[in-house]
Amino acid sequence: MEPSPEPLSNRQGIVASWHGIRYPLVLLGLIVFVVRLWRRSRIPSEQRSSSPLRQSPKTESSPSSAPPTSASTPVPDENQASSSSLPKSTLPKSRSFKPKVGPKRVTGGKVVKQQKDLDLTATKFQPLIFFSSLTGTTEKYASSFARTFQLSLEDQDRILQPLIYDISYVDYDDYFVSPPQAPESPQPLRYFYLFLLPTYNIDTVLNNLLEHFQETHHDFRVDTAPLSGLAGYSVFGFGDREGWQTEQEGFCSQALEVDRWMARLTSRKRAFPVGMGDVKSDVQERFMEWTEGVCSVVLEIVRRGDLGDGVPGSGNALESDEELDSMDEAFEATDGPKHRPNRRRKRQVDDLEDIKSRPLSSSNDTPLPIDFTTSKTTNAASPEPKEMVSTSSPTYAALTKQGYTIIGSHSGVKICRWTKSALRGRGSCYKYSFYGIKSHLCMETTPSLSCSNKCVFCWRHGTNPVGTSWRWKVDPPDMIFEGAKEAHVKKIKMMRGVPGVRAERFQEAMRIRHCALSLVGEPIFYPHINEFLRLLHAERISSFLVCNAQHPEQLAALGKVTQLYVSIDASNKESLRKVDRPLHRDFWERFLQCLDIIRAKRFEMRTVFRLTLVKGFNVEDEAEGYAELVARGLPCFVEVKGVTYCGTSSSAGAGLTMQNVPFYGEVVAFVEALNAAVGRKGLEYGIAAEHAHSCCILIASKRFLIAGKWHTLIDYDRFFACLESGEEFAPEKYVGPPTPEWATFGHGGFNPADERVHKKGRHKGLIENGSAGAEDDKVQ
Ligand SMILES: Cc1cc2nc3c(=O)[nH]c(=O)nc-3n(C[C@H](O)[C@H](O)[C@H](O)COP(=O)(O)O)c2cc1C
Ligand code: SF4
Repeated sequence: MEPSPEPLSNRQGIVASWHGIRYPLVLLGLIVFVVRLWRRSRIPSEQRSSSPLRQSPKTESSPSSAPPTSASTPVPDENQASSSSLPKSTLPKSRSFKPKVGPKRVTGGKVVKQQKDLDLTATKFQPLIFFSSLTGTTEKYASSFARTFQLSLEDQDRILQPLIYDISYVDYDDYFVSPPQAPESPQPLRYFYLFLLPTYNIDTVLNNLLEHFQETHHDFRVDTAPLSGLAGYSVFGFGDREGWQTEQEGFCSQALEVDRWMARLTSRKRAFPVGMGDVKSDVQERFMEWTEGVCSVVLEIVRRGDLGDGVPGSGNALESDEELDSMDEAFEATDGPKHRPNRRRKRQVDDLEDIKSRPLSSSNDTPLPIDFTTSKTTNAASPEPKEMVSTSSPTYAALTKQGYTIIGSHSGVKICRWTKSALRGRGSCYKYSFYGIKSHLCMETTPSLSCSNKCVFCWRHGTNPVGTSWRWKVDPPDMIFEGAKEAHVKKIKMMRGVPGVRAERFQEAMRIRHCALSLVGEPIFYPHINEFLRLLHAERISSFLVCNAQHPEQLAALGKVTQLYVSIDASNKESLRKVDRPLHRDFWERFLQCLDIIRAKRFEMRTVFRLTLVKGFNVEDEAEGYAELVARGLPCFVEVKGVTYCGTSSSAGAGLTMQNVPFYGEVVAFVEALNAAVGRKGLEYGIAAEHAHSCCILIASKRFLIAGKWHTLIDYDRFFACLESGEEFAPEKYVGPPTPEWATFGHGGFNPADERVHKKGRHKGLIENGSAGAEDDKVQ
């Protein structure tokens, strides 16, 4: 239906009224517009930027809309609150914003791909220092840090002058939703974030920042790792131990939280472990260490263009032991073979006798020991000796997959789980409780991956070569030594991104202080073992050497070591055959000869019997037999340890199960029986120390019971001083202070200064057996 035409008089009335009011209306609109503009110009820009808009800034010259405090900013008066002391010019300028079309998606992850294609030698690096401070302490450190940083790296033209930002004035959207947009330049620019943060259990700006991290991470429009384009980050926390003694109680808790969130948001770009300092005691020392570490890492990043060997930290905001496992995987990935071993090829070098004698129960996947003595591939006509473990061999592939780094052709290094644990402040191995070895300073290595036994409990997974005599190419000792140190330090560096790694321990770990020559294989098999020991000692690295009591000639010729072990895996011939499965026919005679040599050496160096208890193999009714052996060898110490069950090892093929792992109570009962049996022989021994966590107990000769106190610790400096004097000296010369009370028998052996971590769920069986974490160096 057509609309009825409006009456003319009506339309004329409306037009006439419009003409009457149009000028006042336009004038009113103009007045409102001008008033709004005027009011807007009077509102401080930081208030305006609190709008919830998510938008990456677009700036011409600075990465930020909040101009930074320069490195040369004068340090404010201590009594002034930092925020009020900052000059007005540090306030951010107003941001221009464009209307958004649809939901915004910040694609921080993609930046990395673009960055990867960049010319790394041309890339410049911009360090950004973020701090917050209520009473000024952190601000002072931030300023001095910027100066130190700049001075240390001023010859590096690719590292720009650091910029300092007070977090209170920073627009989070500019820095913490995606990396700042770099200014247009032919040279690409990457940012490196450094956070200096106090912790407050009251509401501060850090609560907002942490909330922002959480929101960004959970914002479905934003990539889960939007800051992955950063070159790296690191955090230092300031706290007060007087009020908040441990991290659980809140010491530096906000710095730790920022560190964890940054790990997530950057997809594991932690370049250096979080540092923490107590403002009332060690803050200067801790801060200096951290600064040094950060400077060296930044240099490395500039040199390489990326974080390099550092295994990126876990993005998990919650601490968990899975992180360690993922570290293990990372090690394997780095050191592991480029390709998987060819199965057909593996069969060619497997020992035929082993295949025949393999128990039916063993799975087809269980790797077999490789016996070079009977290998059909040995070429008798070849004048050149073969390599023990060539890079193309299945043995190489198997060992590297397990995390070993192979040095040359017959040596190996692996970082043990206790070293990782100690780096995270979670306790060292039993050797700390008994002998004062800090696990994060300890390198575990062997110059001979080959061994002459196939012990049922060996955790080498049956993959290392075995043989009765050395028939391979020999690598020079200095090459092994340098290679081992390099590989060890590289593995330590890979820990720098792991959550919980303590900055000060990480730094300390760069200097190796101890060497456990007890990985797989038989170290005294190596023809130049004495020269290798000399190299260790020349750098004041202590030597704990474990041998399998099968090589009396080499044992007799062995030079001085800090502590010499022989593995005593059984008390009689039959039991030894069953447990060690030795290759030598005269294994028992060799074993007894070695005990006599140990007896002769007991006044030259500290000697130790290492007993590994395997229920059903070498425990029951054997205490008397072991006491006989103690009487023969008269060792300084007897270490008794419950076997560690490593499910996938060849030990499974030997019928070993969790049932063979003794409970700690059973180890205690055995040790008490052995101690009593030794006493009945009129020998002066006693139970000195324990480390229940590793299921390990120490019996000691009363030579080390001084003034009624056990003295099992070692004075390492004294050891080296004696050695360097060139004079003969006995173990009594390098006895350390008394064994700490917490380590003595009956007190558990866990260092109260370390953090105790109880694993949940996994490995429950091992914990119940008291053997959790008992993975340790070779137990032959
Ligand atoms: C009210 C208050 C609460 C604090 N809470 C903690 C805390 O929970 N954990 C901690 O380690 N330190 C805490 N501290 C100590 C501060 O982190 C420490 O003094 C720091 O150096 C302060 O840095 P600032 O001077 O830069 O603000 C607190 C201090 C105050 C005054
Ligand atoms: S378990 Fe062995 S290698 Fe590991 S820290 Fe202790 S002594 Fe060193």
